[in-house]
Amino acid sequence: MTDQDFRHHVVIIGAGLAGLSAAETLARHHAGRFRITLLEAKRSIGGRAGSFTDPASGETIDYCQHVAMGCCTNLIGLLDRCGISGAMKRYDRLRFYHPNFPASDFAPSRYLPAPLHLANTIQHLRYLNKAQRREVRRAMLRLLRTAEDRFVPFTARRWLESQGQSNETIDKFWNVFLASALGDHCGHVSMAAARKVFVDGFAAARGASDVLIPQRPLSQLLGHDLVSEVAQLGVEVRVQVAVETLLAEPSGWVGVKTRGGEVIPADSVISAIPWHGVDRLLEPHALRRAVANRRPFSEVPSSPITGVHLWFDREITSQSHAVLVGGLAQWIFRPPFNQRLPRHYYQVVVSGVHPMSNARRGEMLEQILQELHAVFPSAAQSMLLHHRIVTDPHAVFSVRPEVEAIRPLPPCPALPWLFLAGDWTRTGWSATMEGAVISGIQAASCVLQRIGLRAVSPDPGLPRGRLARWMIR
Ligand SMILES: Cc1cc2nc3c(=O)[nH]c(=O)nc-3n(C[C@H](O)[C@H](O)[C@H](O)COP(=O)(O)OP(=O)(O)OC[C@H]3O[C@@H](n4cnc5c(N)ncnc54)[C@H](O)[C@@H]3O)c2cc1C
Repeated sequence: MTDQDFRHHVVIIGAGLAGLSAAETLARHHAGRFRITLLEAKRSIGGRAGSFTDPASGETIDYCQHVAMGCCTNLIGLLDRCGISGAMKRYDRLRFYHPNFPASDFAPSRYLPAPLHLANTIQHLRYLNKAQRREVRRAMLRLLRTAEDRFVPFTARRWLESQGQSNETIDKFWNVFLASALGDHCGHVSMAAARKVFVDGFAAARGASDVLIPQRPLSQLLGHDLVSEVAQLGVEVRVQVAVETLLAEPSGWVGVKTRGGEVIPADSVISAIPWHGVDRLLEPHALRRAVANRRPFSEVPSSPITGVHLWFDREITSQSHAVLVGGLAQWIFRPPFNQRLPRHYYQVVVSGVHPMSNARRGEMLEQILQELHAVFPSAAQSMLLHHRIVTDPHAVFSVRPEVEAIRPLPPCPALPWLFLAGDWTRTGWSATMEGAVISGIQAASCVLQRIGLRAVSPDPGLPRGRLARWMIR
């Protein structure tokens, strides 16, 4: 017998941020007690937060720009512990462009206590008129003063309409923040999720709304640096090993079977794959019966996000990132690591819109170019050298009001050896890197408790000052 035989073997399926976070939590806290195997179906690590090699340019491009916020304390903590948080650059202001108005800067005060630090920000959004700014302030105050459970049945649009917000104010203000933070539109997303964006992401603490942008491709940051650190902690990482099914015998033996036919025994299994794949893993009848009373996870609706990758012959803006208002394009980014002069690379992000057909993609490109011409004068003189449109139809789950009831929270009482992780499980967050990291910590914590070790908890977030605690219900 080897030492290994005495360790609790945890098989983690899926090496996105959730799987990496679960592996890191177990290995860092109790390396000696666990043998940890992380299985990834693809050749690369990082899941949806990944990159591809553009065949025309040979450059490593992120499928879609990923942005974190100052309130993402669990993601920042994970990157910190792994010595790579320096690869995220922090910005404390955001620039908004609307085709018909001068640019506006959203810059919360660094001195006033939260939530007063936001007091002047709305006033500086020049594309809103006075009446619209008043509307926004009124609803924002109501939002802060209303407890989260009061929002549960409402979509964001319905609640905002009930607060007297006009369609224009919803589209020009609320939807601008919500579509990019939640990956879907006001008419779909729940008001509870919307409240979290504005409370935790802006109002609750200074620095919460800081924007953190990776300075290296995600395939290096997560797919190399983060996973190397996790491997250093003793985790066995195997790529191109797709798990086909979970196995459980009446004797109590459990394991997983890969698509290649390999059977890997386990003491505990953490599934860290997305919602649309989990039902397939539970295929064996006994497992399905064990969780028969639940609604299929595949019922959780997805929302698409499109990255429009553009290479111009000249600089169209020197901004590293900006928010675009009043059109189809929602954000523009200029990643520093993709600038191979004389070509200038930009990425435009569009959430919640599916360009189904090639014709629709052509229209999307045309419209986005027109919008860029309208806000960046030098874009009109530029020539588009190359482009690529990448849509992930399952980019995020859509945080509709009915979805919260389907999102599972580990442990799963029916199967004491199986723990579900992934951004889509019940983390209190929408589909974000932060949610994925929290889910990994939650699942790892359940494994710790299963063998009698002390649970670990996700970081509770930025501390709220006295005024924020008093003003925010
Ligand atoms: C276009 C786009 C833009 C986004 N923008 C942002 C953003 O700006 N900020 C932000 O915070 N979040 C953003 N997100 C969301 C963020 O990427 C996800 O919330 C997060 O990466 C999810 O991590 P995860 O580990 O839960 O799932 P995933 O990243 O999906 O990881 C699951 C892993 O499991 C693997 N897998 C699946 N099935 C199997 C199997 N049978 N066997 C073995 N392995 C399997 C997959 O290959 C994958 O690697 C964006 C997502 C997309 C797609």
